[in-house]
Amino acid sequence: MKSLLSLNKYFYKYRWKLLAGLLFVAISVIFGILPAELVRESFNIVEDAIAAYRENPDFDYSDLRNQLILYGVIIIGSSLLKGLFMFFMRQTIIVVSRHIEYDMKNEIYDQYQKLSLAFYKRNRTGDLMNRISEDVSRVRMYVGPAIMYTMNVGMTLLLIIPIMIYWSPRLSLYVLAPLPLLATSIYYVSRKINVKSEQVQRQLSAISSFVQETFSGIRVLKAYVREEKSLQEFNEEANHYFDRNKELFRINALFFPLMILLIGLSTILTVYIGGQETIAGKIETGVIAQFIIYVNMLTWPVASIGWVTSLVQRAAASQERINEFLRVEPEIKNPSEEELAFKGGIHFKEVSFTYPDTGIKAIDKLSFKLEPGKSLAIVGRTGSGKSTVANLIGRLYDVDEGELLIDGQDIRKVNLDVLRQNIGYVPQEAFLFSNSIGANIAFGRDGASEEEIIAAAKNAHVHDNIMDFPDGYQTKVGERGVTLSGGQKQRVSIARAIIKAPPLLIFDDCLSAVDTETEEAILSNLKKLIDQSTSLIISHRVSSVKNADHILVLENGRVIEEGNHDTLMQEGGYYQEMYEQQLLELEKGS
Ligand SMILES: Nc1ncnc2c1ncn2[C@@H]1O[C@H](COP(=O)(O)OP(=O)(O)OP(=O)(O)O)[C@@H](O)[C@H]1O
Repeated sequence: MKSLLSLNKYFYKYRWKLLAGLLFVAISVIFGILPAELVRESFNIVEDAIAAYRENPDFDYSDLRNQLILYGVIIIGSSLLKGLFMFFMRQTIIVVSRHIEYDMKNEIYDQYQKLSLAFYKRNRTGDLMNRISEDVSRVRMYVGPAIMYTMNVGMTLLLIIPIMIYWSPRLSLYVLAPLPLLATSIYYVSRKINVKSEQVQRQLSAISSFVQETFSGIRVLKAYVREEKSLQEFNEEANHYFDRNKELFRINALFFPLMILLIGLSTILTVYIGGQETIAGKIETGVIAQFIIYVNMLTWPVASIGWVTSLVQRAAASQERINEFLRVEPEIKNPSEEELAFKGGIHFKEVSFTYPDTGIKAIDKLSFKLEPGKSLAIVGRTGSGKSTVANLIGRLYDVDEGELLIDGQDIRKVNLDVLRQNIGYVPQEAFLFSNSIGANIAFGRDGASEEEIIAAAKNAHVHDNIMDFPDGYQTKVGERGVTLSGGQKQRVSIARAIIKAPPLLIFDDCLSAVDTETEEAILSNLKKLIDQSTSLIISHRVSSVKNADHILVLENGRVIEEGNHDTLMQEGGYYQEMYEQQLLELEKGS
């Protein structure tokens, strides 16, 4: 329950609206009580009229009729007003809960954005999504319906019980006695319903994940003719879902009969005990009718105590899960807001780095220097730590040992936003957002003009491909849009980086899906940009790196060879072997 205390800041923010909600609850309850009073009065005046008729058969009914019509009009009027104030009550309290839900989602999303890459590696995407959707919805049920029903039940009990005791303490005792039983049984039934609906929900997630994976991998599925098998697996999951739902509906079916039974019990007691009291002359007949209305008014709020308790328990568990993520301190924080003239000098001094989640030592006492304006290339076998070097320069992870200096300053002291703004990074796996191609390129820099987008696309050698699409730069990519080839995606991703014209360019094996000719063309287009900036080129191909000022050959996170193309070729090591092998493949291909 303590976890819910963190919501107090929101209650404080919307305190006036909540207070207005409380006022509307009270008014609507008062308009609910008024008809009961009038019904009692009506019974009494009718009873008096019957007695008067017995004494005098010429009794004039017109007064009675007028009075009953007046009561009827007042009863209808108060019911309308009760409805109106209930509408206001929902409009304030439920709308506040939606505001709080909105604020919470923003708070969680903001926190997600601050968290580092390692956090995303540790947690599954489904879990992150659940906390911002499912868990927030459950908490909203607490800030909305639970608070509203609690106010309602509190007000109803506070206003009705004294009136009931005033009219007949004995009858009140008998009528109210079954209500705690009602609240407790509803609590147990709702708890069971919640447990079952969670199982249904979990099974639904399992089905969704299964279907999503099947659709994403549909090409592989069809190629291996696994449709039949996939259908069988789907059927199994769907059967589980069906069984879980059956169990849920069995319990759900118990809910209303249980309520009706307990209301019936209270009504029978009212009539029975009320009858005894009337015969004994202790109460008027009208009080019985009044109490029956009260019983009906009290049942739902009292039943809601049980329901609300289970809502609060669920909300507390969800809020705890949300707080768990909100409490996570980002491992990588911006240490300073200080502006700096970024030049792009990089110095690795005996740097070691182990990935925290896998324990794999990707970089081992690595040292190298990249002077501003120069180009450095890194080659090496797969898994040798090349991309990790790029990750460390972008400070997606912090180094474990040694020092990484940016323009002579420890990277952990450099303004993180400035650092990242000055890097044009093209990752190994091109990622495009579900948006137009133009917007994907412009993502690199706010306010990029159309000419700049086209110029970047031309330099990345993708302009002609884009113009071949019917909608040109407006062509949508991603789901429901066109599917770009691997090479086209890589080039759009290059255009996105170069539109920034960044002082430091990092190309992480981003030309692997284009042929050598296109690669040559892109590299010659980019020559001017590469010459102007500091650049780090990671590649498997000698053709991409041979013009770099300095080349490092990595193995197991260490440098095994270094120099420029000519010196490395003379050394006769891994680099020369790689060069010759690639030359041979090229000759074989042509
Ligand atoms: N995010 C990560 N979490 C845990 N381990 C990782 C992560 N990324 C890479 N590794 C591991 O670190 C080692 C170095 O990986 P890295 O991606 O730097 O290699 P690479 O030289 O770029 O390989 P490739 O040429 O195949 O892209 C590998 O053993 C890899 O399994």
